Amino acid sequence: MALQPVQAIASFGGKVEVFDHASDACNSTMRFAVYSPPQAASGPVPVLWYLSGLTCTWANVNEKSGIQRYAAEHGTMVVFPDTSPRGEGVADDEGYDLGQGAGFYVDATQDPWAEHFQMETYVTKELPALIGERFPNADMARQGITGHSMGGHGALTLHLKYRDSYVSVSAFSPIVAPTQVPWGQKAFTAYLGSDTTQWAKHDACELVKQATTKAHILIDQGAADNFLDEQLRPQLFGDACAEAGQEVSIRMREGYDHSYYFVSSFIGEHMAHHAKALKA
Ligand SMILES: N[C@@H](CCC(=O)N[C@@H](CSC=O)C(=O)NCC(=O)O)C(=O)O
Repeated sequence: MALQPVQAIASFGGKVEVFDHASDACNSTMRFAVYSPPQAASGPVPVLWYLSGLTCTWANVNEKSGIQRYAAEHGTMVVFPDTSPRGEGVADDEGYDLGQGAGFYVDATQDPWAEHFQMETYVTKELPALIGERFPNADMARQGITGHSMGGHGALTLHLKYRDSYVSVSAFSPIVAPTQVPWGQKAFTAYLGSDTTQWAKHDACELVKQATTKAHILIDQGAADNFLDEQLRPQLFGDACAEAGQEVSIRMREGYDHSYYFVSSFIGEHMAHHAKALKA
C-alpha cells in the first residue's frame, strides 16, 4: 500500500519524513516518521526503531529529545511508529493508559481491541517491509530497537522475541514487568484476556529467563521518576537477568524524572551504544 507523505522537515543535514498509510495489520490508517541521516543519501545505513510511551505519537521524541543530532552523527536511520491505531471507529478508553496512545506493542486477542490493536505484527512485520521498500538505503540486516517507558517494554520484549531481527537493544525507564504492575495488568487484561500465561509472553522478566540474548542490554532509569516504584521496578529485570546469566547495564540516574528532559540527557549515549553494535 502506498505511503502518503504528510510532512518533511530538514534536520541536521538529513530529514524527518512523516507518512500515513493503510495498515493491513491494524486495519486502519497509521502514521509514522523516519529520520534519514545525511549518510543515507549515498549508501546503506543501519536502522534504529524508537518505540514511544503512553500518550505519545511520532512527534514527542522528534520534538523533545534531540535524537536527530546523534542519528546524523552516527549515520543511523531512525523509525518512529505510532503507539497505537487511532481515529473514529477505533476502540478507546477514557484512561490515558489503555486504547489509543497505549497499544503496548502486543497483538490484542480480545474484543473490542482485536480488530485494530495489532501493534506487535505492525511494528515487527508490516512496517519493516514498508521501510525496506520505501528506503532502499535502509539496511534491514542491521536493525536495533529502543524506547521509553511503555516503549521501553516494547523494545525489550520485541528484541527478546525477535532477536534475529534486532541486533542491539536499549531502553529508557522501561516497564520491565508488565504482569506485575498496574499499567501492564490493566492493558494485558483488556488486550489479552484473563489467562496470565498469555501475559508472560510479553513480559521482559519472563522472556529473559526463557532465553538470553547475545546483545548487551542497556537501560537508563531516573532515580527521581514518579513511576519508579509502582510501575517500572527495574530491579525485577536486574534480578531476572542475574538468574538467567544475561548481560545488562541498569544505570540509575540521580535526580532525573520520567520526562523527555531525562531522555534527551542520555539519548546520545544510547545512540552511541546502538551505533557501535550496528556498525558494518
Ligand atoms: N498523562 C499521564 C502521564 C503520561 C506520560 O508520562 N507519558 C510518558 C510516557 S509514560 C509510559 O509509557 C510520555 O512520554 N509522555 C509524553 C511526553 O512528551 O512527555 C499522567 O498524567 O500521569
